[in-house]
Amino acid sequence: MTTSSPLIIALDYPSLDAALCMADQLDPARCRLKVGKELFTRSGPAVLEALHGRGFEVFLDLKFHDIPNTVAGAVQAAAEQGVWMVNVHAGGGRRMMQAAAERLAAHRLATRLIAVTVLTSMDAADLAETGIKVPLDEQVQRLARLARDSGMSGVVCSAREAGMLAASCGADFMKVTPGIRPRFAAADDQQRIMTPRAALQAGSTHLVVGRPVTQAADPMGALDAIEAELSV
Ligand SMILES: O=C(O)c1cc(=O)[nH]c(=O)n1[C@@H]1O[C@H](COP(=O)(O)O)[C@@H](O)[C@H]1O
Repeated sequence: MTTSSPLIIALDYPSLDAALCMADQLDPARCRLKVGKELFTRSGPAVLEALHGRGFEVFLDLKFHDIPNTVAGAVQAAAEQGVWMVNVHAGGGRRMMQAAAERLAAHRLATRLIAVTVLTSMDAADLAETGIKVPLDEQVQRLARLARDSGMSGVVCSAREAGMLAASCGADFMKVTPGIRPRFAAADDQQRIMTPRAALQAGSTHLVVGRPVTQAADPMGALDAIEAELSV
């Protein structure tokens, strides 16, 4: 089932059972689901099958970052399992992203392919420590343009950069934004955060929400509150 909701719920759980327990409370008409490194490393492709069987579209978030041939093969493997979207790190460069996009096209695989710019857990000081001394916004802009020119359908960025990227890369270029924090939630390890409503208004096309829902005392209540905020 496809949904018009911008919400992607991150199933960051340590077991297939825990992830499916949450998925069974959710509705594929109301959100998509994200499977990340922890869950996929524990469960393998079984989780994708289980979520697809329940009617969900799945974003497989494994953030591939390797030589072009390896990443192209990994992206193909993900797409052949029917996932809605998969991601790579834009820092892997043009040839890596192009190889991945070309591999999907050669096999007529419709899975969306996006690239992570600068992780939402990082601030300018973190970036500087890795040797990137330009302003954080500039680095996000540079990587987003490179991703677009390398055939990506969009990027992962923080909602704080979504407006800037809508201007430079177009409204249709996907801006998938984690670091979403409703007012009732803690920031946790995220640095560049925004509320759901502000993120959508800023130009995010999809909002990735994990702990504010999955770790809430009442996850469905938290999701209802986020949806209510978005529909105001
Ligand atoms: O690619 C991602 O999904 C991602 C990129 C990024 O820059 N920041 C980021 O938080 N994420 C993922 O988005 C989710 C955010 O979860 P919460 O911080 O719990 O809402 C996690 O699963 C992260 O792995």
